[in-house]
Amino acid sequence: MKVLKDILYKVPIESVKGSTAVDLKSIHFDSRLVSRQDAFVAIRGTAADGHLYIDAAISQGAEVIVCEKFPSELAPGITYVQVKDTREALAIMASNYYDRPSSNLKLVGVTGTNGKTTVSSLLYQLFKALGYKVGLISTVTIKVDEKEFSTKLTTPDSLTINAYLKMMNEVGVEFCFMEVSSHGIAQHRTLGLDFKAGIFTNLSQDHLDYHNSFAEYRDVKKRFFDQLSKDAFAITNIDDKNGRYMLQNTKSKTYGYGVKNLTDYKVKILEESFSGLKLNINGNEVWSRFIGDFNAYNLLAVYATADLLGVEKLENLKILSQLKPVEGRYQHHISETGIHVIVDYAHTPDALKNVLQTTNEIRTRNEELITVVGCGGDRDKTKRPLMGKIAGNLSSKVIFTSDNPRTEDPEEIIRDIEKGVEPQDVFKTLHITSRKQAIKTACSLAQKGDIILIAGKGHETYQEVHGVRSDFDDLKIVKDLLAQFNK
Ligand SMILES: CC(=O)N[C@H]1[C@@H](OP(=O)(O)OP(=O)(O)OC[C@H]2O[C@@H](n3ccc(=O)[nH]c3=O)[C@H](O)[C@@H]2O)O[C@H](CO)[C@@H](O)[C@@H]1O[C@H](C)C(=O)N[C@@H](C)C(=O)N[C@H](CCC(=O)O)C(=O)O
Ligand SMILES: Nc1ncnc2c1ncn2[C@@H]1O[C@H](COP(=O)(O)OP(=O)(O)OP(=O)(O)O)[C@@H](O)[C@H]1O
Ligand SMILES: N[C@H](CCC[C@H](N)C(=O)O)C(=O)O
Ligand SMILES: [Mg+2]
Repeated sequence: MKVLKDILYKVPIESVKGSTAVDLKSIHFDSRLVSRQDAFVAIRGTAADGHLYIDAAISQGAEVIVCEKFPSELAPGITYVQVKDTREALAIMASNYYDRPSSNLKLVGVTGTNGKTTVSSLLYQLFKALGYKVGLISTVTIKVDEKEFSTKLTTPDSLTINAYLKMMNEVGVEFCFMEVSSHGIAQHRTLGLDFKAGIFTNLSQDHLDYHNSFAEYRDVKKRFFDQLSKDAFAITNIDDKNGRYMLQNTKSKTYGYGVKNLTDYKVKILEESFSGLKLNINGNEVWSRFIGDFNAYNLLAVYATADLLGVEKLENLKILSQLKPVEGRYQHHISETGIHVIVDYAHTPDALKNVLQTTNEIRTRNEELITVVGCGGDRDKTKRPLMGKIAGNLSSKVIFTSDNPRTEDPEEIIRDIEKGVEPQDVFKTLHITSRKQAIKTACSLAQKGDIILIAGKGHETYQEVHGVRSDFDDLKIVKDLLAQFNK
């Protein structure tokens, strides 16, 4: 039980009707979850307006309503709190309700278009290897030290984040690494969290269905750094066009990392192959099992963050060389007969380009590079033709297929992708709507030494059609098919 007055500490309140001395069991922003003695926070969302569910919440037992506009009729015995922004209020209330758990551990946020899961998961691995208790909030999984929880969003809502941070406090977690998505920042899911550090990976096109323009998307990401305190540090990819811009107004201490420009943390790629990368980081050579230039940036961001968190340099490099790739991120498999398979989560034009370029650099002979790719439904449509063009340019064969069509017609999505394919590449492309059939075709086309890249779904183990998720695991399916074909 918590008293409403304490939960409202530091929430900018416009007006209150009723008493704030009431005891509360819990807080909810979904009326369907409310029960007796709870507070309901009404949120104006993208699909619905929580204000329309205030009565429903009260009939479920809500005793406190936090809203932006009072309903025309107020129910007796209920406390109404009016605030300017209920998402902001929810974040502050969530932190208060769970006793400000972010200030009891070192919380590090990772933002950027690509690389967030990779960097945060590797930092989790590194600090675990050092013997600490560690937390992780990522697209793939949430970990409270060794205990694992499933997740649907990259950055959960503020109540969920604070609930997990509280669990981390209870088991003595010292460091927590979390992904901070642009939706998360825009919807104040991370507001009020006491970040010790912020990492910027890179910025390229994504989510233009949600943000009105690239500039707006960029500025939402920047807001995360603007909100860091002067006791925190921020580290940025100095080679990215927007790297310096991100830190322009932060109060935190700032550092840079990069390959091309002189800065605090520098990496040189000495060798790369399917077995890994040989790097020189700030003058020291290190081998890693990671593939791809983009992973040199990810590893450097990990090294720099660990260094700034006080990890001894040689120990840092030693563990860096032992880190294991993250599920569905350039996951490499080689079949009995020597066909290479890469399952990767590239779902943006930039990620797809990086992955294909890297794979082309590693290709030593005249092997074919067969790409299977699609684009998600109900997401940024403008990235579709861009991904079509890139896949056509950089592969020997491409099979366009479905990737979580959600409420859209999968044929229509594939046609949008195909619009971007350049005339000289059209002959390389096939259009196979069933993802399983597309992977099967790639397997039947592939010969010894060829590379099949299956992009877009990475770790996902489902295909989402009209709100229903059916089992679908790219890696499992491709392995089974190759075995069936004796390949
Ligand atoms: C566009 C978006 O971000 N939507 C997320 C958001 O929904 P929303 O706040 O807009 O809510 P809404 O559905 O419009 O409903 C408004 C309010 O009415 C309430 N309601 C609704 C019905 C009812 O009967 N009673 C009731 O109280 C809802 O609980 C909500 O509070 O908040 C919800 C609760 O936290 C999320 O589940 C939902 O994620 C949807 C499923 C989603 O797909 N989100 C994706 C796009 C997303 O957030 N992705 C990012 C980025 C990933 C990346 O960078 O790769 C992520 O961080 O995962
Ligand atoms: N530093 C990087 N620069 C560019 N592309 C990258 C980088 N790191 C990873 N990628 C590519 O982006 C894909 C997604 O990587 P990752 O899951 O780490 O990113 P993310 O930012 O967490 O994505 P999401 O926004 O979906 O959570 C990878 O599978 C790879 O293709
Ligand atoms: N977190 C990203 C992932 C997209 C992955 C792709 N498989 C898709 O479903 O579009 C999003 O929600 O936009
Ligand atoms: Mg992620």
